[in-house]
Amino acid sequence: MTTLTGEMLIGSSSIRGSDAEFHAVNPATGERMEPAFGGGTRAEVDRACDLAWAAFDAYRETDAESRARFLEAIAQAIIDIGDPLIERAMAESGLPRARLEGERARTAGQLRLFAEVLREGSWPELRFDTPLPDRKPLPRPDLRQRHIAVGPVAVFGASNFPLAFSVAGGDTASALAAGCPVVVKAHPAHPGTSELVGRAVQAAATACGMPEGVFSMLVGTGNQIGTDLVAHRHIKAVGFTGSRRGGLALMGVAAARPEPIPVYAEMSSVNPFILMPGALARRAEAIGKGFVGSLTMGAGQFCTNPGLVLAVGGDGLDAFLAAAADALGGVQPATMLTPGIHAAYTAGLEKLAGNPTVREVGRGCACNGPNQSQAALFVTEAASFLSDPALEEENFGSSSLVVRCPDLATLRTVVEHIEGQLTATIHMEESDTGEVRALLPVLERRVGRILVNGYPTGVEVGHAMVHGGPFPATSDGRTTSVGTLAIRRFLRPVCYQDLPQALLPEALRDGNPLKLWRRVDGMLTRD
Ligand SMILES: NC(=O)c1ccc[n+]([C@@H]2O[C@H](COP(=O)([O-])OP(=O)(O)OC[C@H]3O[C@@H](n4cnc5c(N)ncnc54)[C@H](O)[C@@H]3O)[C@@H](O)[C@H]2O)c1
Ligand SMILES: O=CCCC(=O)C(=O)O
Repeated sequence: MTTLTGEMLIGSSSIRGSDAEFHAVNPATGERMEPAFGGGTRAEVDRACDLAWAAFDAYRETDAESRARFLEAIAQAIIDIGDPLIERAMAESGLPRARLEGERARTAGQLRLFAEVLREGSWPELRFDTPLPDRKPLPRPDLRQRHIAVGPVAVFGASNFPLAFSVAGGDTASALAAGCPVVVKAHPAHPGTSELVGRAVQAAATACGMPEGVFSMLVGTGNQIGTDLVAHRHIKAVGFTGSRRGGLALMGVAAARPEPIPVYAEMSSVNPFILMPGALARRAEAIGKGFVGSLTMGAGQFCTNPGLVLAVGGDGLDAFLAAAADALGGVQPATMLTPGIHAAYTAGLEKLAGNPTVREVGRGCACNGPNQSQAALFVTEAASFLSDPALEEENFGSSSLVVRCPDLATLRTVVEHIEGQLTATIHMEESDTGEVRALLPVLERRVGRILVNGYPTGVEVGHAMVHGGPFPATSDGRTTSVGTLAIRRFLRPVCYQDLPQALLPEALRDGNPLKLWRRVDGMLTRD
């Protein structure tokens, strides 16, 4: 088992930072955990980024099989850490064992999925316009295009998924798959978990013969180290999951650089949960119970948490509310990830409860320990919601607000009114089809994923998934941070015009020596 040292991982070296020391805190007990971690300074940021840049050309030209094996080696090395990883992550996050064991499997699965993407071979999106030397009035040149890695990527680990969205999470997996070296800024809430996973990545890089600098992990509290990382000239893109404030701040840093770069930030979402009349008439109680399960999953600390419910008032909505209140009554308090997240949730709850236009529907069992959250459900009228921006704010945790609408036209108005979201869920029956068809174009403009008769928490890691959405859900609504399309964020097209064969990348040479998918004069072929 790896003994934690509190060091940063800079290329193949372990280096103790000379900035302020910090410890992980067990949110369930308030206990300070060993060891102390030495915060990184600008010097370590420079070292990690310089190594990443030095590794970049060699790493991006590694063949697909070598990179696939590297990703698979990372996955296996994480699994091989064994129970010490789960135990440390439990202590640092307050999340239960079953959740973290599932998240470890998801993390390994993401890495292995990108290995499959590399081997399948269509990810460089190769395109050819064959030359037309006799075309009049001008001949067409020989044009060939491939996508190449953008350069070293900075990844910010997320607090709420200490494995699947952290040091070796989806941002790291997709960046490494693209051919980009990665410099991770570990989340200060789970530094031990981060060191264990970081050392697994570091060991895999060495075992697979990857160039030093392909991976580094920095640690530190405060904002300076992350700011320095995003501002570094060798960093060419950023992956971030966290607060809107943090994401916007880093977007500002990136935009102010002499060479601005993209920040792919997943920041906030209340994930509207829309109850159509037909669904309420047939299964209001069942939806109410299922909704509470989704609302309270992971102490509500999912970015896909259904924080907003929209429905037309009536017996059906009343039955949903009664069933949800009843289900809430059995929900035990849950430990939140950090004292800061707990304080923000508690303040948000008090703000909602204190709003004169809001009525409480029900609450979970009362808290009985540090950093615990009590689930809660509130209701307000559509007119109040539309006139009070405070009611649109995400309260990160297990609380939700039901907006009661007088009619479906008002429900559509509310959907038009809300900001960009990660998801929208519609519960409907066949009798609701016409009204839902009218809603779809509005939802398409507002969200990254539309669900019918399901629950938004629980993102499937696959080829068709979109875990993204229009601003402010994310910084760029054209992308996803989960699923194989995530690799696109870290690739850019290059066109090669009239190059001699000997100078062309192997993937673009005549005869398709790598047998990759190609689009030749508009037609897909593998010949
Ligand atoms: N969208 C999501 O999925 C999601 C996930 C976790 C937390 N959150 C939200 O974020 C709040 C705080 O939780 P958190 O600590 O995970 O998120 P955070 O944004 O505070 O921190 C995330 C990471 O970014 C760094 N960071 C944040 N602001 C920065 C800045 N201005 N400059 C440089 N680095 C910066 C932090 O050090 C950390 O490593 C939560 O209460 C919740 O509202 C959202
Ligand atoms: O918290 C952000 C990601 C949510 C997720 O991955 C899930 O709902 O499974």
